Amino acid sequence: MGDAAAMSDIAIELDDLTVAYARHPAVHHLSGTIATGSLTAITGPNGAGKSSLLKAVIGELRPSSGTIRHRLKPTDVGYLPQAADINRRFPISVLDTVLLGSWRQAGAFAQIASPEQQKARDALAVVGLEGFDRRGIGSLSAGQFQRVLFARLLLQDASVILLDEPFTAIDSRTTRDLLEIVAGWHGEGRTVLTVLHDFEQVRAHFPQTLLLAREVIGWGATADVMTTANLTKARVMAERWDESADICEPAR
Ligand SMILES: Nc1ncnc2c1ncn2[C@@H]1O[C@H](COP(=O)(O)OP(=O)(O)OP(=O)(O)O)[C@@H](O)[C@H]1O
Repeated sequence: MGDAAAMSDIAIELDDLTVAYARHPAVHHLSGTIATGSLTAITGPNGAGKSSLLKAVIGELRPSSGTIRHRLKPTDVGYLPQAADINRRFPISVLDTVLLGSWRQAGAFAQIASPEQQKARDALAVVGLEGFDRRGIGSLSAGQFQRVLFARLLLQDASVILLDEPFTAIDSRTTRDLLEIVAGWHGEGRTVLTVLHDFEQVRAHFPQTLLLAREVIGWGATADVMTTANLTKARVMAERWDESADICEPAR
């Protein structure tokens, strides 16, 4: 098999990736591959480097060392940041927020044709927000706003979707509805990577898991990775973290 064929089975390849802030490592010496069409949970303690890893994959953070290989154009990647990173005071309607999904494809100042507006309304209906088009995003509940962001991802139609803690502070009904959309993306052959804290959600809905504690603790089939021994190891490593440690301090 040639390199090109091999790469099409692999959506993203990490080779000895280290991501650091002012030389303090958030992700340390991570190597592995994300298969095309896989559905992967990224889990681990607070400060484990999960968000930093997603930010490195979308190019918002530059690796300190190592490489991230993929053949994706920016429009091939849909990204849902953590809720805390999103400013909802921006005075923009629900419909225009969803249409941002196609602005990424059309170019920021292109006119959005009415078929796109119809698609945006259809996406709002899929996430259960029919008739919310004209509401300002600042007036929505946290769960409704998360549904809007999922509608935007539906419109973006990306082949790789990265979600950072999409169900934090979201009630069980909304979580169930959004998990169904995630399962739909997986069924369509898209590659989905989701940062999650809830181990039960990881076990129930995600076939693959990357358990991270700055270094990789386990990466593979969820049942093999989410063992008591691995979870204990991740917790113990988190308790020992020295926030001022420099990169390339030997792992204990
Ligand atoms: N902008 C930043 N500047 C400096 N340090 C940062 C920055 N962002 C993250 N860090 C540090 O990098 C480490 C990893 O953070 P990151 O947010 O990637 O972890 P996480 O696994 O997503 O955590 P959580 O579960 O709490 O969201 C932490 O020690 C954090 O303090």
